[in-house]
Amino acid sequence: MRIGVPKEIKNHEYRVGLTPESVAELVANGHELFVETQAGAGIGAADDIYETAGAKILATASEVFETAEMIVKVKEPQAVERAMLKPGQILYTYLHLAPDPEQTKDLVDSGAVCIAYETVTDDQGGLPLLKPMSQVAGRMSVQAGATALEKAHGGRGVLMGGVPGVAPAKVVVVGGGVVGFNAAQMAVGMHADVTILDRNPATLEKLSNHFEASAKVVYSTKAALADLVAEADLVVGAVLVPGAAAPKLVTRDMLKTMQPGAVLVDVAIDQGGCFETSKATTHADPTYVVDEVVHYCVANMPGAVARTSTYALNNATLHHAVKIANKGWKQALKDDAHLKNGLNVCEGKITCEPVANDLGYEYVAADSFLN
Ligand SMILES: NC(=O)C1=CN([C@@H]2O[C@H](COP(=O)(O)OP(=O)(O)OC[C@H]3O[C@@H](n4cnc5c(N)ncnc54)[C@H](O)[C@@H]3O)[C@@H](O)[C@H]2O)C=CC1
Ligand SMILES: CC(=O)C(=O)O
Ligand SMILES: [Mg+2]
Repeated sequence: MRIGVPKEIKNHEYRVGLTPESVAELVANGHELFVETQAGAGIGAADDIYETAGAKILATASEVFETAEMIVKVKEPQAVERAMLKPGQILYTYLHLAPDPEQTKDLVDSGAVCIAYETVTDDQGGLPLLKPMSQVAGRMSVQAGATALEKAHGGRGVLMGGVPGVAPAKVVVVGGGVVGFNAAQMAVGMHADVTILDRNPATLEKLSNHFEASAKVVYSTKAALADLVAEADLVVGAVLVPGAAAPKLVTRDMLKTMQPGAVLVDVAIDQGGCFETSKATTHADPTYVVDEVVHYCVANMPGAVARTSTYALNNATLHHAVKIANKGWKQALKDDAHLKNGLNVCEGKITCEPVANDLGYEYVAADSFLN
């Protein structure tokens, strides 16, 4: 199969879809690799390293899209990239369609076969292709929050761990999955006063057993959240309903009860955000203020630590890329129900039920394309 890797073009996005090592693995499986010039610059992988791995370097993204049968990316295709997709072409990347009607319409119109990393599942009920970036973003959320709490960044001037004789910051983590767990780990490590909310009893038990007395674990109700948010210095938004737009758990009314200079970090912004006042921001201009509360809502947080993130992402995505390339997408999806769950858009139809429901499209099961 001819496989293409364009350079990422989202704001301050330095990750790349395939590392040189992943390129070499696909080449060893008999495939042809086409990489846009400078695609790996953000992880320190120059064109000659990709050439040594067996790739051909192309000068422009349009040549990559024109040549490849499968495009491997990191972030959702931007409008200029969507315009280059072709009917039947495979797109393998994060999509986050539910909060993004424009992207969804363009992908439907393209006729491409779009497999979203974030809805591929595993036997444990997890999302293994989202997990590595959630680990990164969860850990980063506390760094970002700690920085935003500094006065010079608009915050209320609170140090995460306090000092002997002065109380630490109160950190509230909403959602105790991968992002929430990693955020809590970092906040506990900084000696903050940490509370995690979730509504899945098994998750609450796991968190409670893991953190013991170092973090409080609370069942998530509107009332519990309202009480905790009013007292918080930092709130991390980390909920997910897979495939669907995030529920708006922290309302504008709750925001008004918060302390001036408190900080919200909405990691769930890629699914639309779980705070009513969230809107996506960029690494170039990551924060804004509503009702004296600082909001950090960067939708591609792991892009800032591109080396760590690209290798962690490839560890999870490569084996499916190899299967798709070796077998073709239909056979690969037939053979693997978890990969099949990644199919979001196929030849003009929406094949992810939460996306269809949230955006008012007809839902067509992936199976109907696999005969
Ligand atoms: N902004 C960024 O750069 C990045 C964003 N993300 C996003 O972070 C979000 C979280 O991802 P993961 O932690 O991997 O998901 P996850 O599925 O591991 O965890 C989500 C948790 O939210 C909980 N939850 C759902 N509804 C809830 C409610 N009403 N109250 C409390 N908890 C609730 C679930 O029980 C689950 O434990 C996703 O939207 C993901 O796409 C992930 C990586 C990077
Ligand atoms: C998951 C996601 O949105 C990211 O890694 O940028
Ligand atoms: Mg206020």
